[in-house]
Order: sequence, then C-alpha cells, then structure tokens
Amino acid sequence: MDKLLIRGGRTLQGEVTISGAKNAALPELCAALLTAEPVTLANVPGLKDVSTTLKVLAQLGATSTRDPATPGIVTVDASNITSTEATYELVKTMRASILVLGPLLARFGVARVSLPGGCAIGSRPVDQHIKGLLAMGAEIRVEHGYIHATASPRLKGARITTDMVTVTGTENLLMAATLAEGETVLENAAQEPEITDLVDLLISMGAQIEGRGTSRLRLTGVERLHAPKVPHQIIPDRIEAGTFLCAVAAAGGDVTLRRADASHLDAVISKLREAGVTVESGDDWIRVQMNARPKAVSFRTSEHPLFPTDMQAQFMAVNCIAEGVARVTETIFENRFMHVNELVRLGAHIAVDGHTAIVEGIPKLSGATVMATDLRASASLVIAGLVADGTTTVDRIYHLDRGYDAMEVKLRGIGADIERVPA
Ligand SMILES: CC(=O)N[C@H]1[C@@H](OP(=O)(O)OP(=O)(O)OC[C@H]2O[C@@H](n3ccc(=O)[nH]c3=O)[C@H](O)[C@@H]2O)O[C@H](CO)[C@@H](O)[C@@H]1O
Ligand SMILES: C=C(OP(=O)(O)O)C(=O)O
Repeated sequence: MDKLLIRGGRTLQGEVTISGAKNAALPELCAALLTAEPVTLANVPGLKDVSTTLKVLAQLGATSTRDPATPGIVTVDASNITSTEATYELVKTMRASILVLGPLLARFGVARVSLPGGCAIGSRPVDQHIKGLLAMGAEIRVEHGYIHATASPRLKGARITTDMVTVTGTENLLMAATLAEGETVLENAAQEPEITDLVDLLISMGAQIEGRGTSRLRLTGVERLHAPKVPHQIIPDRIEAGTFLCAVAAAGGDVTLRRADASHLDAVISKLREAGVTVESGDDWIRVQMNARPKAVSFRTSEHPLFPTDMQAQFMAVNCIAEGVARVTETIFENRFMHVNELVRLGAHIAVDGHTAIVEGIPKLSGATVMATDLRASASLVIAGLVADGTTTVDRIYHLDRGYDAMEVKLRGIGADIERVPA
C-alpha cells in the first residue's frame, strides 16, 4: 500500500489546476446508461472512483474509451448492455455504484444492485432511493444483500418528497424520471452544483427538466434519450479546490487555482475570510493568500449552499493550528470524525462532544505516522502534515486516490515537500 511522506514547514506558492468534479463525473458516467448512443464527457478526473465506475459499467456490457491525446475525454457506449446487475464485489469498493440503479430500471425495466452498506463515515442507507422508485411504480425486493427492482412496462411519473436531502438519491430519481411515463416532481431535491451539472447533461440528452438549481425538480418523461451534441464539460471539483484553499490557509503562501469556480464555494470562502485568509476570484480562478497564523473559525456542516460535510475534515486541520478555539459540528453523517484521533496523534488538541468537535488551536503540530480512514480524513492529514514539524507519514492513501487526482504531484508543484512511497 502506497504512503505519503510529508516534510512540513514550507509555504505554498504558484498555480494549481483543479480537476473535474468526482461527484459530478460518477453520476454522469452512469447517465450514459440511459441511451443507446455513445455519450462523451470532458474534464473527467483521473480518479480511482472513475475507474471503478467504468468497471461497473463494463460489467453491464457498456464499453468506455479514453481519448489518448486528452485523457479527460471519456466516451461510454451503452448500446449493447448484456447484464443489469452491479455486484457486491464492485459496489463494496465504491458506494456511488448505486447510481446505476435508476438508469438501468428506467431504460431496461430491471436492475439488480448490491446494497452498498455503511462506510467509515456513517451507516448511509439508501431507503430514500428505494422509496422514490417504489412511488414510480417499481417492484422492489431487498434480498441476500441485493436490491432487485423491476418496472413493467416502464416507470411512471410520481410526486416524490424525500425524508431528507440526499445527493445520490436525488440523482438516481432524476435519472429514473427522465424515461418514466408522465410527470415526476422531486421535492426536497439536493441543490449541490453536481446535481445541476447532471441536470445540464440530461437536458443536453433530450430530457425535459424544469427547476434547474432548485429544490423542486419537475420532469416530463420522454421515450428515449440521445447523446449530447457536444461533449459535456464536467464542472470543476469544488472539494478539491476547497482542499487546496485550506492547505494554503494552514501552510501560508500565495496560490492561484486555475479552472476553479468560486461560486460553488461561497460558504467555505466566507469561513476562510473569517480565519484571516485573503481570497480573490474571477470566472475560472481563485487566488488565495495567507501570511499569518489563521484565526479559529467555528462552523457546522449542512446541505448546499451551506458548509459542505466534504470540507469538514480539511477545515478542522486549519483550526488545529489556528489562534483560538473552534467548534466544528457535523450534521450530515453520524460518524465523520475519524480524522480526529489521527490529528491528535500529530499533537492537535481536539475533544469530541457528540456531533461537535472542540478544537483548541496550537502554534505547531508535530510529524508522526498516521492512518487515512476515509477520503476527506486523508486530505485533512495531508494538510496537517504540511504544517507539522518533521516528517508525517500518511498510510492507506488508497482512500485519497479515490477522490484526488495526483494530489501529491499538485502539492509538489506549489512547493510542498511531499512524496509518494510505493508499497
Ligand atoms: C458520490 C457522491 O456524490 N457523494 C456525496 C453524496 O453522498 P450521498 O449521496 O451518499 O449522501 P446523501 O446526501 O445521500 O446523504 C445525506 C444523509 O442522508 C442519509 N440518507 C441518504 C439517503 C437515503 O436513502 N437515506 C438516508 O438516510 C445519509 O445517511 C446521510 O446522513 O453527498 C454527501 C453529502 O453531501 C457527500 O458527502 C458525498 O461526497
Ligand atoms: C464521502 C465522499 O464520497 P462518497 O460518497 O463517494 O463516499 C466524499 O467525496 O467526500
């Protein structure tokens, strides 16, 4: 298993290009199942989760090709689907595999998808995906760890109000409704930028959707979808961008993020400014400057447009070396503090009280060997390593590779002393 070795203490300077958004790429690759025409996506990030998704699609009989000259261009051809089953072996490695359920059921009237189960950050049930599909007339049995779903002859439009805001739940139901008979209204829909990007892709494929960017999406089902006329450009990864912003907030320096969209990061940028960080932005860039110790900033995670849970761990790392005491409250996942004990191994002063972590900032962390437990926890340990005395070794970085495109290469490019040590 690869590790990262980080020698802390350097400030960060220069430019980083942000990759396409993981959480847009995954549903959009699955959306290619909705049509027999080959769908081309551009700005697909080079992530383990993307290759896992392509494996899930291959298991169904879809083929995918990467443009050798531009690896970010990927075409998925689902014209010859030979199976409608996503197996446990693949789903267990990536929960987002559940995103094939809606498209398979909508186009083929049948799907068998392994239950994803829980993961390091929480139990993460998919009951709302199932509830929505049942409302659309699907017959669903959950047996032997699999969701068996059929819709005969096709799904029917329905009014669906999910019990909570769910991102992949909204995406699954959205994709299912594009080919359902009649009208579907999704109330309480998630409003993350990745949902809007998926809506844009689906519209370019011929879907009829109103309410783009709002919590109420209204769809009129069509008989069939087609390929977008031009490759769909995936939005920049706001969480990757936010992670680099936090790295500079903690380590200090002056870095410009290219191909980044500040409008997707309002809540994070506003908290960074409270911490004393200077952030400027234009259409597709964000410049971050920091030359002092950050001030501690309290925040609570919530649905978009509020502070994203996927940035909680990285911002906590900033608070670890800030001046003052911060309260960090996690409201989305019940167990998303796995990074706390590892940050404590680096010298951080953090106490957890239920869903709140109380972080008392100290001037310096001290390098140690720590273990990544999930994707964003890993990123927080990397940020902490950048500001720790001596060497920090981050073990189990396969979590990081799920969601960050060459993170250590990008960090090295802006002056960090970081290297990957192969297993
Ligand atoms: C691939 C992808 O896009 N992953 C993102 C997605 O995950 P994901 O879509 O899995 O997260 P959800 O928005 O569904 O989860 C929000 C909350 O609702 C609960 N819930 C959800 C569905 C359901 O059927 N029943 C239920 O109880 C979850 O356990 C969680 O407590 O949104 C999360 C919240 O922004 C992000 O952290 C993940 O990075
Ligand atoms: C939790 C995340 O991803 P996933 O939903 O794929 O586990 C994440 O991107 O931080």
